[in-house]
Formats: sequence, C-alpha cells, structure tokens
Amino acid sequence: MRVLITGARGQLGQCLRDCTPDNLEVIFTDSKTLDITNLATVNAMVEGFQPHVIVNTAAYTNVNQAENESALAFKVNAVGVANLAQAAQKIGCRLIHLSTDYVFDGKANQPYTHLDAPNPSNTYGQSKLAGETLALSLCDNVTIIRTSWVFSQYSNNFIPTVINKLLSEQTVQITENTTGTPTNAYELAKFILQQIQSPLSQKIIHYSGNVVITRLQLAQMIAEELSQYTMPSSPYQVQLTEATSRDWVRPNYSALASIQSVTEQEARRQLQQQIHSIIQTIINEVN
Ligand SMILES: NC(=O)C1=CN([C@@H]2O[C@H](COP(=O)(O)OP(=O)(O)OC[C@H]3O[C@@H](n4cnc5c(N)ncnc54)[C@H](OP(=O)(O)O)[C@@H]3O)[C@@H](O)[C@H]2O)C=CC1
Ligand SMILES: Cc1cn([C@H]2C[C@H](O)[C@@H](COP(=O)(O)OP(=O)(O)O[C@H]3O[C@@H](C)C(=O)[C@@H](O)[C@H]3O)O2)c(=O)[nH]c1=O
Repeated sequence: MRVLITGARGQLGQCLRDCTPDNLEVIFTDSKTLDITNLATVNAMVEGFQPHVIVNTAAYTNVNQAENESALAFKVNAVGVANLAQAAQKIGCRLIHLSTDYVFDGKANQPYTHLDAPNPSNTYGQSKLAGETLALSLCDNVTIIRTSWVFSQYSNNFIPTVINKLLSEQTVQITENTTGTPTNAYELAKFILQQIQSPLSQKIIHYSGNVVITRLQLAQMIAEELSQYTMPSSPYQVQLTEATSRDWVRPNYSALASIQSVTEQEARRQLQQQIHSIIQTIINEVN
C-alpha cells in the first residue's frame, strides 16, 4: 500500500517515521518537498505517486502567533487541506487528516465526543475547523482524527518545555490552567498506522490520552517524576500565577473522549511512564 505523509519534519511526522512498518511504501514529505498550500505541487506529487492513503500532519500550529498571522494559519490549515482533499478525490484515494481539541469552545465539563458541536474560540481552532469542513466536502473518503495536547521528545510542546524549565530554573509558572487530555505522539502515530490498514467507517474520530488533567496538575506530575530522577537538594516549584497579558484565548476545557479507552489508573501509569521516558531522553542529551 502506498502512503503519502505530509509535515514529516513535525512532531507527529517524526513519530510516524519512527513507527512505520516495512510493508507500507511511504513517501515522507515536508514543507520544502511538498508545500501543501501549492495546488500544482500537490497535484503533481499525488498524480505521480498515486498513493492509496494521504496522511496530512502538516499544519500551522503556533496557537499564539496565529492571532497575528491569521491569513497564514488559514492558508495552511484550510487552503492546504482543501488542496490535498481535491487531489485525493481526483485519484480516488483516502485522506486521513489531523485536527484538534481547539475546535471546541471549552464550555463543556465532560470530555468532548465526536458528536459535540465545534465552536472554536481562537484563530488556530477556527482555521483547523475550516480545514475539517473543506476536507469533508471535497473528498468522499476522509477520516478526521482529532487529538489533543500532543507530546513527545520532539519539538517545544508542554512536557519537554516544563522539564527544561525545571532543570534550568528549579521552578515553573503556570499562567493558563486549562484542562485537557495529553496525548503521546507515538501512541497517536501507531493509531494512525492502524487506521491506514484497517479503517473505521466513522468520519470524525477522537483519539487522545485518557487522563483528564489541568496544566498545573500535569506540571506537578512532571516535577514529581523529575525529582525521582534527579533527586534535587530542594524541591522543584510549580506555581500558579496570573497571566500578565491575555491576547489570545485557549479553551478552558478541551478534554476529548477518546475512541480507545483504558482505566484511569492505567492511563495515569502510562502517562507517568511516558513523562519518565522524555526526562531520560532530555537528560541523556544534556550529558
Ligand atoms: N501539537 C499538538 O499539541 C497538537 C497537534 N494537532 C494536530 O496534529 C497535527 C500534527 O501536529 P504536530 O506534528 O504536533 O505539529 P508540528 O508543528 O510539530 O508539525 C507541523 C509540520 O507542518 C509543516 N508545515 C507547515 N506549513 C506547511 C506547508 N505549507 N506545507 C507542508 N508542511 C507544512 C511544518 O513544517 P516546517 O517545520 O517546515 O514549518 C511542521 O513540520 C497537526 O494537524 C496539528 O494541528 C492536534 C492537536 C494537538
Ligand atoms: C510551558 C508553559 C506553558 N504554560 C501554558 C500556557 C498555555 O496555555 C500552554 C502552552 O503550552 P503549549 O505550547 O503546549 O500549548 P498550546 O500551544 O496551546 O498547545 C496546543 O497546540 C495545538 C497545536 C493543539 O492543537 C492543542 O491541542 C494544544 O496542544 O501552557 C504555562 O502556563 N507555563 C509554562 O511554563
């Protein structure tokens, strides 16, 4: 089976590269080799390679900056997705497209299901919702996988950022104590690879970790894991502080009800283990 993956230099793209089995013929493209906003390039690549499945991990993901660069956010997250959807439709291939918990407004108090109505409160979320809508309308064979708070050792996501802050400053300040479901990028990559080979019929799927947690609690969990590993002479400090400016809005609550669930206890154990493994990677890189 031929698979075209976009955004391969990104966090999820790198995890997909690490996990891809030998029985798939995969082309990994990045923003240099395949700019998804360029329709002619997208058509040429898709018509040339004739993939059975396109996995779109490419996206504009800078949530704060999107408020100042909304045209660019929409160009990548909406127009780019439309280009892929049209190209997929032309040759009859399937599009697996990644989307986000930030399509929701955060007013819920229990995990969002795929049946809940999106209502994004920031530009990133609006551009991602536009991408979903275009994908669904332009291509018959689409799967949207919404995920949330994705983490790995790659990129500056919350978990490595907090680990690095604690290691360098002993302390971390949480200014926006939102609630969500952290998702391990490798587990997500494995789920996508499973979806490539044995697809579910559902068009919108929620896939996330199963621990519903606040940023403060997550930072505390990271500090505990790091303490066990580094045994600091004084404890790491995790402080909740008022934000000095709030020009952008993240959903206060964006936990997803994942299609795959495990018990709360098992989910916590897995999250602790995943944090532990990122700590090990970071400390090994420093030494
Ligand atoms: N990270 C998270 O917490 C979450 C992510 N998601 C979604 O999951 C998907 C993967 O996210 P993640 O891997 O973390 O994101 P990253 O930001 O790590 O990777 C996105 C990649 O997209 C590439 N890209 C940007 N513009 C273009 C373009 N015009 N053409 C081709 N490639 C482009 C970037 O390339 P370059 O580096 O060269 O600019 C980057 O490598 C995205 O759809 C995202 O919206 C959903 C929920 C949570
Ligand atoms: C590192 C750090 C973050 N924070 C808070 C501020 C803000 O709410 C959030 C920033 O962390 P992040 O950069 O991981 O958050 P953010 O950019 O909002 O991450 C989002 O990315 C996009 C792509 C998604 O689709 C979402 O699911 C979500 O993962 O955490 C602190 O308060 N203190 C800190 O030291």
